[in-house]
Amino acid sequence: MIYETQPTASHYVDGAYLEDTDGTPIPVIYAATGARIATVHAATPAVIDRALTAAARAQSDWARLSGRERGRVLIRAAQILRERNREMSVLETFDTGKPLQETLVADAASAADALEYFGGLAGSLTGEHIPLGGDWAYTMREPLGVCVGIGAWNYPTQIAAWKAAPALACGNAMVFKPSEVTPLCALKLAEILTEAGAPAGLFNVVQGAGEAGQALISDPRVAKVSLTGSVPTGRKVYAAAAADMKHVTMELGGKSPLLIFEDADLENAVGGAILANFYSSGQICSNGTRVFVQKSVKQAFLARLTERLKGVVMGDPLDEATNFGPMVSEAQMRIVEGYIAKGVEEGARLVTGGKRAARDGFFLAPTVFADVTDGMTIAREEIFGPVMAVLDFEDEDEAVARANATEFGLAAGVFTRDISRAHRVIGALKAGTCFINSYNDAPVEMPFGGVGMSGVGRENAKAAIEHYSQLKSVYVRMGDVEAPY
Ligand SMILES: NC(=O)c1ccc[n+]([C@@H]2O[C@H](COP(=O)([O-])OP(=O)(O)OC[C@H]3O[C@@H](n4cnc5c(N)ncnc54)[C@H](O)[C@@H]3O)[C@@H](O)[C@H]2O)c1
Ligand SMILES: O=CCc1c[nH]cn1
Repeated sequence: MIYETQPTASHYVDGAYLEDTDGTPIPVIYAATGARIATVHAATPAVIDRALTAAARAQSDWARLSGRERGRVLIRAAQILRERNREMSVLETFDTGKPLQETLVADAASAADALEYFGGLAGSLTGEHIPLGGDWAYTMREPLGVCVGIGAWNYPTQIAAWKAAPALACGNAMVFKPSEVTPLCALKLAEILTEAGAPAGLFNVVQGAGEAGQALISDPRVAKVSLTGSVPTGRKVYAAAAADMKHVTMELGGKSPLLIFEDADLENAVGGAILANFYSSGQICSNGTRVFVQKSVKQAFLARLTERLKGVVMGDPLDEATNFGPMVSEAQMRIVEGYIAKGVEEGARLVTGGKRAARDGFFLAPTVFADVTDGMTIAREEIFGPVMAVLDFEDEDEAVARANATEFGLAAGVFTRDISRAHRVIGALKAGTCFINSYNDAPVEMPFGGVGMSGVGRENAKAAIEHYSQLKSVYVRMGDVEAPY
């Protein structure tokens, strides 16, 4: 037991914890030490069946409530999450290794924001009245049914809530499968939803890797799948869902550009580049990992960046003075080390970092490469670790063209004092989520998602409602029916 509020079993099904030790054991490793802190079991077919049966039953009753009644439960869950922010944050730190300094503000807090936001919206979900000159039509916004959420490991609480909150607000039920790397936090969210008044079966959590995910997606009781994960997984999940014409949301990876012009406020630009590459030790999908810096300010940018990186405090993630944690797993650390080696091999200049820290756990120093060129592996592939690639450019058109030369399109950012240029550049960049003189802000009121290979659909904001509901159109004739015979 790592913490007194640690979940008490592997799964949460039909309003209660559930164990089935026939499932393959999955070790839960604390990234800061490498120690095993818990073991969960992958869901057996019996567990998956129980979860889907419970969800289908709960959904039909839940959909009959008014939106305001549903919203009240979500808002109560948001309040409980906020009251328990510290214990949820500690659990998130154990699950991911992210520093408590971060988890206290970015994880359960964002989950609470989502539950509160969609709880507030639930009562206002309506259709429209369409006058047709005598006859008329109306639309009704209906839930999809049972939705499946599949999560990545970087933000386990936030990802579960960003999917559950709009799904439940619209009258759906959910079966959520966390990443096998971070199985703990979603279980606590399920517990809190029950405490807040969600009926048994409305939000279920089952563990497992890809096999469990595929079993959920291919079940005929499932109407929609929302995945947060990598592009290769997205292809498989999208294909499986398409076979039965299921709705999808795909929140996938990226290799996002951050453009820094010579007229930018340098201090803010350096701060933005730090947030775009090193927060959560670089394990954020929307990170601006291709940092295009205008040649005239490149030296000043690199000098100030190197200076500010001296402020990194790597250490025990539970110590609130620590601001830089480990990679989530040994496997992820090895992947990132492989990319660092590739960067050196392909001729990028290592400015700082590039090494493991001399301590237990999966710590890698924040790493900056300069003189990176577009063809290098570290400029093309998502690394998902603390590795910044700095590329230089001469002018705006060149920077935009090179920024867009990628199959991804999750996010993009620009730092400039020229307001016209800021909007012109953002208008030309192919990305779903953009930032001007900022980076990586993710308020729940703003739609979040990507274009191209980075995804389909949007999370958060009113936009998410479109992805968790469908319209029924009803034509109403006010007079007699005229038929030709
Ligand atoms: N766009 C976003 O909002 C967003 C947010 C966070 C992370 N990500 C992306 O997630 C990736 C990192 O997370 P990861 O390593 O956990 O990703 P991953 O693709 O390896 O796994 C994601 C989830 O999919 C499951 N899965 C794997 N194979 C599956 C299959 N065949 N069928 C069904 N489910 C399957 C995994 O068990 C896990 O729960 C990065 O690419 C990152 O950019 C995207
Ligand atoms: O990791 C992707 C989602 C996200 C972006 N910012 C915070 N969370």
